[in-house]
Amino acid sequence: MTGLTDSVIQNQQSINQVSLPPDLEVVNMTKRFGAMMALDNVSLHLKPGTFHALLGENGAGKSTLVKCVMGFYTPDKGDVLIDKRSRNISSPRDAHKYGIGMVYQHFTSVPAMTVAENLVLSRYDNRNLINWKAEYAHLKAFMQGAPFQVDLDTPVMQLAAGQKQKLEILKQLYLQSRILILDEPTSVLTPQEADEVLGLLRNEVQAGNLSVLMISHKFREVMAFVDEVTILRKGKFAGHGLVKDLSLSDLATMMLGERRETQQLDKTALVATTPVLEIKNIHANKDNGLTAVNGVNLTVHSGEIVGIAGVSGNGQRELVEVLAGQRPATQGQIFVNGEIYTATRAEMFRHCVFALPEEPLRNACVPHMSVAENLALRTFDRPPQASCGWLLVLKAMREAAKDLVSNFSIKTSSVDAPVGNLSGGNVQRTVLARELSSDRINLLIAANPCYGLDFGAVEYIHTQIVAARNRGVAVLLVSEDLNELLALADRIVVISEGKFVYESAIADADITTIGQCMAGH
Ligand SMILES: Nc1ncnc2c1ncn2[C@@H]1O[C@H](COP(=O)(O)OP(=O)(O)OP(=O)(O)O)[C@@H](O)[C@H]1O
Repeated sequence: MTGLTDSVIQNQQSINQVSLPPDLEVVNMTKRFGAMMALDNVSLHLKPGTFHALLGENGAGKSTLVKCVMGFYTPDKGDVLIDKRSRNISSPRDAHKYGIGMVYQHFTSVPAMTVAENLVLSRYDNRNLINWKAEYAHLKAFMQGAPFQVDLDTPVMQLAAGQKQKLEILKQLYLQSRILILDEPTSVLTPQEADEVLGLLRNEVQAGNLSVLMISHKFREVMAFVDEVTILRKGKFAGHGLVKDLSLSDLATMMLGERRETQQLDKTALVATTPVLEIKNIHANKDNGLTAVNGVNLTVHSGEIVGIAGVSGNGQRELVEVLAGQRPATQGQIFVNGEIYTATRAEMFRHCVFALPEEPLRNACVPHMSVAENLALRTFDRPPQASCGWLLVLKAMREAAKDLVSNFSIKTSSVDAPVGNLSGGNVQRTVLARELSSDRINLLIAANPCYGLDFGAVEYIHTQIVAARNRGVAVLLVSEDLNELLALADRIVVISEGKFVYESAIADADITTIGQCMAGH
């Protein structure tokens, strides 16, 4: 028991009558993808009844390690020990036998099915006949006793990102997993939701019901909820320790291998600006036909960042989709540079509009196409990447991609690798590189642009957004991270139930009122 925090020792003493979750050890694990060494001889120990974080930059090997534990990947070398015995885990079903369940970075629920159907479907017992009456009663009882609730009858496609994430965690609790592996579980949650979810999981850990291994990029959450950390750097073990003994700067140094000063965001003073984006009485529906955006009006000027704050599921996703040409408005008009704008590809090109939507692998990439092809989605039909208007110049496309990969530090084995093979953070970087690299941006629409990015990348993206704004770009920044909005925006509006219910210059913004408006009061 050496090395456990005092609270963990007390925790273990107080729950020693309860059967603790299994002890999990990863020993000398190595995994290659072709020439890419994703994991190199890494070990990790998740002690029973502890909350452990796995940290590292984008592409450090965190997801690969946990996918090897889950039997999703077969490691080239190394062992998984459960209660000190080597086990053969060659599928998530095997992992489940040992009480290990995982919540992945990308949602795994079936969009067209309800929450109840998804929960039943997640089970491994594969019954041919389902007694829905009995199942439903069981599910209701489960949901009442669960740390958080999601409506059983709602189809998953109608859930906001935060609710989908809660459902992913609920699935594992429903499956009675004792070791929960979470891949960035709070990326799509508001700070309040994140604290709520992590607090509830921490209670389960303290009660001896669960051990948690969490991949995270959020130091604040690590400091507040976690007992121990293991840190990876470029596929190798880079450090381990108790959170109580480590500072933020220690964590950053272990991740990067060097000390680094944080960058300042230097916003130039706002000058006289012209309207770039004008949203007039826009209405839009959810996928189920119900109202998502209910008559919003907003103007974003050149050289200005307007932030939209809101709890996920209040219409911001649909509004961004309207602006990005992915959903029709049912009423109202949008103007860009004074001209009617319906977000066609031609209009976006003419007005230099760029968009970073939520869940970029789903909404802004073609996963089986290469990094180079994905980076060229905006430019492939124009010189120098096309000649005679239709002949693709693959060499030019690859050369442009190589520059972007280098400038935006995208970690990929080559520009020819499918973008779906990249780590989550590097998919995000790929989309950002494509959308932010043009020298003729006029309007940037960004939804949760730092989702899944490591702290260095977040700093980099924030600097890029502010630099764009300082150059005169109009920026509409939708974020569920209030701190991000307070740091970057010049003006903030709050969206609640599809309406803008608060607006203020950032200097006059009242955080308590914003919180109340976000909560629908
Ligand atoms: N299926 C795969 N095929 C090829 N390469 C892969 C595959 N999965 C991961 N990689 C590569 O292995 C490396 C480690 O990726 P991994 O997803 O484990 O990183 P990570 O630390 O989880 O990053 P992030 O914080 O961005 O999610 C990356 O360079 C990635 O491109």
